[in-house]
Amino acid sequence: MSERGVLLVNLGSPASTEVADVRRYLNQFLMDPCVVDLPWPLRRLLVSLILVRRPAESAAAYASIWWDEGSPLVVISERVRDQLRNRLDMPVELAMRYGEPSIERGVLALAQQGVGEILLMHQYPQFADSTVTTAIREVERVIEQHRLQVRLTILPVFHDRPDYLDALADSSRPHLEGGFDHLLFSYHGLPERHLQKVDPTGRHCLTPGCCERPSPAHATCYRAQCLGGSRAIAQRLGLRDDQWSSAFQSRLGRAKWIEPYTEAQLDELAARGVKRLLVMCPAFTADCIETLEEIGDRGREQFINAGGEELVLIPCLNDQPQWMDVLAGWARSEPVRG
Ligand SMILES: C=CC1=C(C)c2cc3[nH]c(cc4nc(cc5[nH]c(cc1n2)c(C)c5CCC(=O)O)C(CCC(=O)O)=C4C)c(C)c3C=C
Ligand SMILES: [Fe+2]
Ligand SMILES: [Fe+2]
Repeated sequence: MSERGVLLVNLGSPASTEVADVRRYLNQFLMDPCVVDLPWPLRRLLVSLILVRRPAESAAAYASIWWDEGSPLVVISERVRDQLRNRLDMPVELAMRYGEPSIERGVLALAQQGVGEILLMHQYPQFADSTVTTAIREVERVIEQHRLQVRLTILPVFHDRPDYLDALADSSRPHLEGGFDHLLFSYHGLPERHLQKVDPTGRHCLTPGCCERPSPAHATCYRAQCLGGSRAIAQRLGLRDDQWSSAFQSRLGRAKWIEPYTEAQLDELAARGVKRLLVMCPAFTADCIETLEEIGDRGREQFINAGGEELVLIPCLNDQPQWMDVLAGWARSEPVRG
């Protein structure tokens, strides 16, 4: 029996595009204190307000990108799990932080296969409490609740691992060869408050130029990790500084989120005369509603209405063989911790 088992974790999707299922999913997601980080009564109030209109709007958006087999994020993640099973001589289970298959189900399935160590292979390149910390907490909760005798090793965030950056650069090269005016790196956004909360230096990590300078704060600075990733990929692609930029999408609510916002950047690039725009979303390893609908549909329409001619969405790494080899290599060689 294998000592190590892999728990592949991503965010998760609603069970279907029915409004009731989307409401259940959004409630589970947004009531997570790592996501909406307010005291319970305020969080309950705010999320209840969001749940008045958002489920119907999101259900329509999900319906526009849903596949026959289900949610793209979940279907792609199942393909990744199957590819890893083919490559690895150890158990591999898939789990979603919200919705199904749950983390509880995945951890128990690994325990039943007799593994002594679980490698939590979350699929988040950059650190955020709302993604990485909450997944770790849920795995720890399940291990404790069921008194499982397993060690937990956590894959560190991989925004700067050369093999991840190479896979992204290699997968985008064919799109660049078709000709382009600009490459936009669009990352999922985050409330600025979330950056300040996890800054170990206790200072505001948003002073001008901060994220371009080395700092101990950047071990947990989502913004620095995103901006550093863009630069590393642009260097691999041999781009000049005026040929690429970074922005942050998917803002929710009224709080200030990390800027610049992708929506504003799309208008600005069109106004600057960019006609053929490539967009890459390196915070997502699998295509999902945020890439396919927000960028591929709404973003494209916005860019063209603003005067652009073409927006090409570069697919995420998904289950591309080069990326599958990288993940399998990490599963074999990641040192045991914990
Ligand atoms: C890539 C990392 C992600 C971070 C950081 C993140 C933070 C974050 N997200 C919300 C709110 C929503 N996100 C939604 C979808 C969604 N988010 C991520 C990833 C990150 N989120 C993914 C992969 C997805 C796609 C899920 C899918 O089924 O395809 C949604 C749901 C969709 C919608 O209604 O728009 C919400 C809501 C917050 C508030 C937040 C940080 C505080
Ligand atoms: Fe999100
Ligand atoms: Fe910073």
